[in-house]
Amino acid sequence: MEKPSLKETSFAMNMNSDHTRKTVCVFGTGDFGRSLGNKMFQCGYSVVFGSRNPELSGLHPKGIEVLSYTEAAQRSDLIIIAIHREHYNFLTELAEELQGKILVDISNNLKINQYSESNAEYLAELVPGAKIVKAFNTISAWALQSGALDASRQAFVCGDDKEAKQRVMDIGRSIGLTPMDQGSLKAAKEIENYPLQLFPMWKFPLYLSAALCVFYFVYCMLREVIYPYIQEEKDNTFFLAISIPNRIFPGLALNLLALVYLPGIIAAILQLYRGTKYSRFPNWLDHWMLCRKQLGLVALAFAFLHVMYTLVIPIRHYVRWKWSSRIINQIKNNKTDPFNTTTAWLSDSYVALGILGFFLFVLLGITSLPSVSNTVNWREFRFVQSKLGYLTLILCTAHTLVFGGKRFLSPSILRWYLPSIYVLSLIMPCTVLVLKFILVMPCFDQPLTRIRQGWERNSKVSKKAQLGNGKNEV
Ligand SMILES: NC(=O)C1=CN([C@@H]2O[C@H](COP(=O)(O)OP(=O)(O)OC[C@H]3O[C@@H](n4cnc5c(N)ncnc54)[C@H](OP(=O)(O)O)[C@@H]3O)[C@@H](O)[C@H]2O)C=CC1
Ligand SMILES: [Cu+2]
Repeated sequence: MEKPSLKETSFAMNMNSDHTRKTVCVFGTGDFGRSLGNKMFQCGYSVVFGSRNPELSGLHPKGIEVLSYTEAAQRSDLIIIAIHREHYNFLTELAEELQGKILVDISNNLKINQYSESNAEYLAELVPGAKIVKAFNTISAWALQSGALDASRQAFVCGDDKEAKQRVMDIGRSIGLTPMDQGSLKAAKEIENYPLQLFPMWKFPLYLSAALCVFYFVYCMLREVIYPYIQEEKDNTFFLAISIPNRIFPGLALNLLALVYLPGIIAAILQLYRGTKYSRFPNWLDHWMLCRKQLGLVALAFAFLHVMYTLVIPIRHYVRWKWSSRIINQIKNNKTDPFNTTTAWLSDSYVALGILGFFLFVLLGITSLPSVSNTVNWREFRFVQSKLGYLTLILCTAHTLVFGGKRFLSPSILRWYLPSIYVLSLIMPCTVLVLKFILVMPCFDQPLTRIRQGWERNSKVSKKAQLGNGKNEV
């Protein structure tokens, strides 16, 4: 989050001392109007409320006046409209009092794109002579009252009149917010939609993992429960509790982790193909790139579940029964299974790869937290997220490969032509790793690095520059 610089703060303080004497008017004595009015009052502004029933709203501290809308409007040249859009129409009657004044629209809607024009633009239409500024709609009345502003200090502001916008931003600063100028009133729509979005960056990762989850579940049901039931009349339904989740979760974790690195590879291929970094990526790729962190965190959650499900394996009845029946069989047949070093190696290394992979995975998750990533510089962050990320992907893929071992290749594991779920989960990570391996080869890496530094294959300017460089080098 951006902190105002020392210069900005002292500038703001100078401006504030000018405005302390100034009166701010708030229309509407509802939750938000009251919270905002009280906050501004505490911060040294003198505040006048406009209300339909001035006598009824006696809940204000001494020093705050509640007047009729018309009277209140005459007291100040800056009016905050803390009223729902649906009730704006009475403002047309006040058009004369509101001429040339700054009207701050703080309203929100219930749905994204509920009206064709933004509330602020609607207000501008109703009161054509006023200077409209959109602000503070992303702040909640509760946060203003309780002071719990930490997560939501940013207040987006937009408007066509520069000076009016500056005044509103100064008020924002003095009540402890961080105003962010978003440009002209055309940005109001976006600002109004902002608080209505529910975890926008989490939507895609969550939908994707839900879809993959369903697919994996149906697949495992077919192979592990329905097939044995039809072919051997075996009741494997208890697999639903632990065995099947412990196949779905590692598969999801591995694939989602691979999907964190896939968009970067697609972007690199696109840049190589186009020979420039200056043409825009398609929207879906942009969006995918933006939610990589969330994708990675969902993957980490599944990896965590996989670890927990794996730890309980020794106490499962089914597993204990399998072990003891194997021993009893050996006794009955008077034959001991010889110790197999290869098997021991495979089993130990698959566990070790899993542990290391999970450890790096957790490290990746921790470094993506804002409080940690703020303490490292950009290069360090890139190093951790990219190099360490690929190492994690390699370890986790190897973990799955070693687990499958030779079994993956034997045709006997096919059931109704369906391979084991592990084989399926390996397709995506292996593809990503192979593509990455190809891209780091010098014949691709060098042009890519140049493109990322601004070189363009089809641009005359950069060709000339290149020729010039070549001569210099000679
Ligand atoms: N509550 C919050 O956390 C946030 C609210 N907002 C926005 O602030 C605005 C006000 O919200 P909030 O304070 O919660 O709403 P309330 O319903 O609590 O308050 C609305 C106020 O509008 C005034 N009003 C004027 N004309 C009418 C009318 N015809 N019918 C009803 N009320 C009228 C009333 O004040 P009076 O009786 O004095 O005339 C009323 O108290 C909304 O646009 C909302 O989107 C934005 C961000 C956060
Ligand atoms: Cu595992």
